[in-house]
Formats: sequence, structure tokens, C-alpha cells
Amino acid sequence: MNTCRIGLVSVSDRATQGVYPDQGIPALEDWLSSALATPYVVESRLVPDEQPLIEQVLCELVDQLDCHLILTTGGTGPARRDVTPDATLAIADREMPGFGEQMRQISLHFVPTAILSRQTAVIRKQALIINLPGQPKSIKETLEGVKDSSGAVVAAGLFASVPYCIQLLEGPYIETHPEVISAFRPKSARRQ
Ligand SMILES: Nc1ncnc2c1ncn2[C@@H]1O[C@H](COP(=O)(O)OP(=O)(O)OP(=O)(O)O)[C@@H](O)[C@H]1O
Ligand SMILES: Nc1nc2c(c(=O)[nH]1)N[C@H]1C(S)=C(S)[C@@H](COP(=O)(O)O)O[C@H]1N2
Repeated sequence: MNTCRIGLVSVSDRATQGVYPDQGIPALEDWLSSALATPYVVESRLVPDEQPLIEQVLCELVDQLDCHLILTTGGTGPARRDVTPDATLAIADREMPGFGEQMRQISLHFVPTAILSRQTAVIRKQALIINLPGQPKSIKETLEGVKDSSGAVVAAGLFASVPYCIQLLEGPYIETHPEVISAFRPKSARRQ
């Protein structure tokens, strides 16, 4: 079986300098372990907010380590050193604007400043690359989305669309725990 390879990239000047411990990679790892029901392997990188370094790490994860999915966290805002979306677009084959649109919709349920994030998603070769904001708590918020007290989905989490996207890119089959995130999959694409 083709095991899903997931690249995790935390973009933070202060975590890189040791001003605070990086919470981005642990938050990504925690969420994935709660949500994924099929096996996967992870490659993690911590980088400062430097566009050439971010581009280099993204290319290494896609081109050399053959990742199917890359999640970045941090550096999506309007500040001068926030360049993660710029690096992501610079190495992209194609943009997937729906992810950014949905992320900002989800985030408005949590913070009034959601539209300050320029986060996007792209495809490079076999890989889907998705930017998430830097606040560690925003990782679960954006990947999982919003449910009301009865469990009905108010804003679908980003990860609901990830397994089908990776399948369309001819990547491995990813199954999720439905109580965490219910992934969309058309009948024709379901595993028998
Ligand atoms: N990797 C991280 N680990 C822990 N906390 C983080 C991390 N990245 C961001 N944060 C927290 O989220 C806030 C917003 O994230 P943002 O990406 O805008 O960081 P920043 O203000 O540019 O700082 P830096 O790049 O130095 O982490 C930060 O100010 C910090 O409190
Ligand atoms: N879910 C969620 N989205 C969020 C936030 C957040 O805390 N949670 N912070 C917002 C703010 S204040 C900013 S400036 C932008 C960019 O954040 P980043 O530079 O940390 O990526 O994300 C926005 N989106």
C-alpha cells in the first residue's frame, strides 16, 4: 500500500531563534493523530520567515521526499516578514483558491481578524500544499471546522476536502475518524 507522506512546516522567526518553543509542529502532529484512521508518515521542518528558505523546504518535501500533503503554519499575515503564501505561490504548479476562501470563512467564527490571513493552497506535482495561520490553536480550528452543540457542521473543516483532492492527484487513500472530521468522497471513489 502507498503510505501517505505528510510534510509539516512551521514558519516562525521566534521559534527558530529559541525565543519560544515551537508549538506549530506539535499542534499539527496532535491533530493528525486524532483525525487520521489510515497510516501516514511525517517529515517536519522549522524555518524562519525567509521566502527563499521556505521555498527550498517546500521543494525538498515535494521533489525529494515525495510528500502527498504539506501543511504549513505561520507567516500568512500582512506583516513585512509574513511571506509563507508568497513562497507557496512561487513554487506552485496550480493554485487551489477554495482552501483559502474556506479557511477565512471558518476563522471568522473564531477571530474577527480572520481576513488578515493571506493563506492559500496550491498543487506542486503530486502534492497538495496548504497554508494555515501561525496561532497554534488555529490549526485545529481550520482543519476541523465548526460544529454546533448538536454536532451539525456549521463551517466544513479544510480537511474534509483533503482526502478526495489527494485521490484526484493519484495519491494514497486517506481515511479519517468521522467524529473528528467527515471527509467527502464520491461513491465512485470509495474503497471497496
Ligand atoms: N511556531 C510557533 N510556536 C508557538 N507560537 C507561535 C508560533 N507561531 C506563531 N505563534 C504565536 O502566534 C502568533 C501569530 O503568529 P505569526 O505567524 O503572525 O507569528 P509572528 O508574530 O510573525 O512571530 P514569529 O514568526 O516570530 O513566530 C505569534 O505572535 C505567536 O504568539
Ligand atoms: N483560526 C484563526 N485564524 C486566524 C487567526 C487565529 O487566531 N485563528 N489569526 C488571524 C490573524 S490576527 C492574522 S494577522 C492572520 C495571519 O496570521 P499568521 O501571520 O500567524 O499566519 O491570521 C488570522 N486568522
